Amino acid sequence: MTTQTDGVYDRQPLIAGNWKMNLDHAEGVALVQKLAWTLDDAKNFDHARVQVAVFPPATDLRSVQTLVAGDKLKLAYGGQDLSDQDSGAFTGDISGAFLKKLDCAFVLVGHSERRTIHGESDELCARKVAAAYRHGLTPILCVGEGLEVRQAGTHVDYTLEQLRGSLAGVSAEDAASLVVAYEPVWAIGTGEVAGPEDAQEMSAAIRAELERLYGEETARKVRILYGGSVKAANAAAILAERDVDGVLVGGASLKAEEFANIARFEDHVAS
Ligand SMILES: O=C[C@H](O)COP(=O)(O)O
Repeated sequence: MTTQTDGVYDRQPLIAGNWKMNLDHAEGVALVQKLAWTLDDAKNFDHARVQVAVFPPATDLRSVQTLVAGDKLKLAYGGQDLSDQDSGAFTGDISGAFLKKLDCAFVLVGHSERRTIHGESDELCARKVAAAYRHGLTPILCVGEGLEVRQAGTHVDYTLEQLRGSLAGVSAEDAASLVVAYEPVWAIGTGEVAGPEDAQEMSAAIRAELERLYGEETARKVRILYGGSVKAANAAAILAERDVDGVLVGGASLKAEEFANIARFEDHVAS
């Protein structure tokens, strides 16, 4: 992670919690309340320094919006997926326009569970990224290799190809606000965590590819997250890597204390 004091690098760390298909709207409101209290109680936690966002199921978003707006919480939130279409006969899909209306700041695109379970291709992800920008949402584009690819040693090529395919048609202007999440599929929900050096290797490769596509200035602005079995115990070491600007947390984001401790990773570095 780079720091604001570097002068050149000023990417704000992003701690993102993807709840996946867990927690109904009542449970979701309780978790957001507890998360906000826990971070408020941590006297030295600065929301302006570290951005914290949650990604509840779509059915929770209205309740989360009401709570965040009503209590003026400094937490961001977003959708776990969006349609590549804006409206019409697309049963079950969710328009980016609807997410924007709920004041979502972000939307996940191409999470590995969407890619594997729902067969989402890079082409579809590129259309979803475009839809996110069309509706003023910041896409968090997820990329990452499975175990066989990792074992074959082709993980960098594989992941960069996903990146290029999922960004087809995206302008440099839009790309500057992009967030990329590197999630090695073999480390998701398995307890297997990529080492900080693995996270750095891929994050640096992603940034270099973004520089090739969009130029250095744009590439420097893109936040790159690591996801895969992140917990409070391993977050600080991963976030200490130069090109890792945040984490995308699954299971550990369902516990307010644990997720708050991940958000407070800088305290763990200091202690
Ligand atoms: O979106 C989150 C990732 O899939 C990581 O999930 P996990 O932290 O449960 O391994």
